[in-house]
Amino acid sequence: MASDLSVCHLGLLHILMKVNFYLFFLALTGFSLTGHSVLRVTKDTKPNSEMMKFLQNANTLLLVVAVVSLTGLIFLGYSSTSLRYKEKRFCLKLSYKQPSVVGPDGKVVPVTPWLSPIVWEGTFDPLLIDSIYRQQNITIATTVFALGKYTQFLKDFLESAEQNYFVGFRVHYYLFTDQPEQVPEVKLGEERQLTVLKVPSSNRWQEITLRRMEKLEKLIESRLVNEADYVFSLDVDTKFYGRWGAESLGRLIGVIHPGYYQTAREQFPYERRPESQAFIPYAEGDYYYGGAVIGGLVKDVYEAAKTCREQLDIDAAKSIEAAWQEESHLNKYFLYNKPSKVLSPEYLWQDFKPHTNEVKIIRFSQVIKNYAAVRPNP
Ligand SMILES: CC(=O)N[C@H]1[C@@H](OP(=O)(O)OP(=O)(O)OC[C@H]2O[C@@H](n3ccc(=O)[nH]c3=O)[C@H](O)[C@@H]2O)O[C@H](CO)[C@H](O)[C@@H]1O
Ligand SMILES: [Mn+2]
Repeated sequence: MASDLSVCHLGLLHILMKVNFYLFFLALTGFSLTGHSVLRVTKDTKPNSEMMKFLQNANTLLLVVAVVSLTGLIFLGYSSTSLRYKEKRFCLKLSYKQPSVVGPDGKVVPVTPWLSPIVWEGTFDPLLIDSIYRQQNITIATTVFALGKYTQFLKDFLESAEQNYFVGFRVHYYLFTDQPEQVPEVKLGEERQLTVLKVPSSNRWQEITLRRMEKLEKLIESRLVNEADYVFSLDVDTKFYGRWGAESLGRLIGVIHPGYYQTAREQFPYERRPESQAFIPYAEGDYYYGGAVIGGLVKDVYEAAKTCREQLDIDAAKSIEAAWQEESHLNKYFLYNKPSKVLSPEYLWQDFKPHTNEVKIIRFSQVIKNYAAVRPNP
């Protein structure tokens, strides 16, 4: 937004400078011509003739115009230099080439242009990385929402998590549901815990998914600050198929959406209406992040959830809902607050999507669902 403003100011300044320059040039020419005429008329006629007076007045006026436009030129020149400097500092940082996820040689890219790792199979040693974090005696809080018919996904989600997700670590699931009686009995591993939190449902799925930000924000405030080191918030209509361990830990974590990792950014389904707080212009954006995964240190996830909730509230007050609800706001947040680690689409796949060469292992995937049957509204 800052860049649009200053670019606009800079354009106006340039027009003003041009107008000033021509004015100065014309006034100076006029001044010298009238000055010359005054000298000639003085020789030929009486000093107080009408003609003489007119020429003298015009000469003085043109001098004043020339001086004013010269002062204007100096002022505008100074302003445009300082604006250009500001633009360099605050705006140009956002105009850069879209980073690629898979290189032209078909090889995966293991690092972002701001030097955050992109986690792919083969870029880390699972035993080593788990042993580093295990020494730190950390607790990983994991929030999951199962409202309405989505409780049917809980069994597979929890059972597959117990097999693959942070095995050997202290994991505390916080399960938000409107029907605690529907939560299945799942045998949890040692040092693993599940807390059920009852919340009201909604008759709009959009409201259910976007309200997760507020619930996450409040849960961090009331409990997680004291109960956990890291937190992940995950979609429930999912299953773990492979290891998901300490390689995914970091300050602020996002996942690249499996549907868009080879898409040009102008085709990302970001929110494109400037009235929304989630608005991202066509020339901006790094990756399209999936709303199904957000994680990191408790404090950093708190900032992200709080900011998204605030932006969602501003939009709601204007009766505007971003294209993909909280996912759109999360993408906006990540554009200006870059994740410190980015999970590759191995960490968010879709069961219906055929396997591709670059994704060697699928760790976590959205199961196939009948939208009409599971959601409360179309
Ligand atoms: C793969 C991926 O990135 N998915 C995102 C995508 O569509 P999805 O189609 O994956 O959204 P979704 O229907 O799975 O809803 C997201 C989550 O909200 C919860 N839920 C939703 C509806 C309901 O009736 N009950 C319920 O509990 C549940 O935890 C679910 O996993 O866009 C959504 C926002 O539009 C979310 O950002 C999802 O995370
Ligand atoms: Mn989902």
